[in-house]
Amino acid sequence: MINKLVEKIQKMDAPVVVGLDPTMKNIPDYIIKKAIEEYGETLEAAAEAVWEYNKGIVDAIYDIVPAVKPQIAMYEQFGLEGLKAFKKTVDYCKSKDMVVIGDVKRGDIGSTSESYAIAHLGRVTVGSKRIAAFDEDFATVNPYLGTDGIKPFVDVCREEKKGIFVLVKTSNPSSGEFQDRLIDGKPLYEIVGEKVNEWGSDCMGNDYSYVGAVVGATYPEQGELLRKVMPKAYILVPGYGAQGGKGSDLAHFFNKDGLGAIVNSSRGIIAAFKQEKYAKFGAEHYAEASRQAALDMIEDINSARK
Ligand SMILES: O=C(O)c1cc(=O)[nH]c(=O)n1[C@@H]1O[C@H](COP(=O)(O)O)[C@@H](O)[C@H]1O
Repeated sequence: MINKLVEKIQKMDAPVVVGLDPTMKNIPDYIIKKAIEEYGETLEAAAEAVWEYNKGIVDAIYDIVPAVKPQIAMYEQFGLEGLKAFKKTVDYCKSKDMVVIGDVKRGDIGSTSESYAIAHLGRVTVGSKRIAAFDEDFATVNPYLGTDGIKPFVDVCREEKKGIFVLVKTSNPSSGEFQDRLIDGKPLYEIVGEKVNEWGSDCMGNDYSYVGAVVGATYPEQGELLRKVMPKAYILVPGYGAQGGKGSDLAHFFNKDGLGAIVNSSRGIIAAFKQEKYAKFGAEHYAEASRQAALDMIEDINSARK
């Protein structure tokens, strides 16, 4: 999958992933109204609205954006109906040949991580069959439990040729509380970055490893250092747009080959119609606003990396 991701980024000349993070606040009213007319004020209606909204965005961007990153919390808030909308979204994006990064941020003791890895990247055994449940291409993983929380993901990745992005330096304001703490003179995020190298060293694609890292766009200096610490890890870079990250901050997240990073924007793309810049599209044309915002983002990032 890492090879497919790199190829798609190169072909589309777009190191960008759109975060499918739907909330009731961001879905246009006409979509919610229609779902409520059909299903009443229920979780089914919410899930239907989420699905309609996502489908509109995916149809508008799949030919210019290589990957999507649905964040599972946005679906879980609607319970089982929301999870069905998550799965429907994953399947639909894959049918459009998009790479799907399941933003699930899992990680636990080894035996539990194994089940998380099977759920999102692998196949579960039922009788004589092995069945893929959520079946994303990549998953985000929390490394706080150490190597035995990560290894089951790496094993499944090797078997299924899929990948993970390990949280190394997150984009949020409090990320330094633990991640910047010095241990023997080194910040914790650097130590985790070195571990990402180690975990990924024996599962390489053509040029990049199946084991990638998450480093926030809001921390460009740390991004520059981590790029050097993990030369073979693809970096998923959230924090662009709504959290303040800009293209000009991101040049050093890329390797000299112009590859090595993929930048995420969620609200900045999927709720573009709410921004003054794209207001002319109107809520009915929210998907076209998203396409325009994605095109603008691609241009902004490319001007920084080239
Ligand atoms: O793993 C992530 O994707 C992630 C890591 C991180 O450090 N910061 C971060 O914002 N994210 C996710 O990236 C998305 C950012 O959303 P926007 O701020 O709307 O672009 C959300 O789905 C977050 O959960």
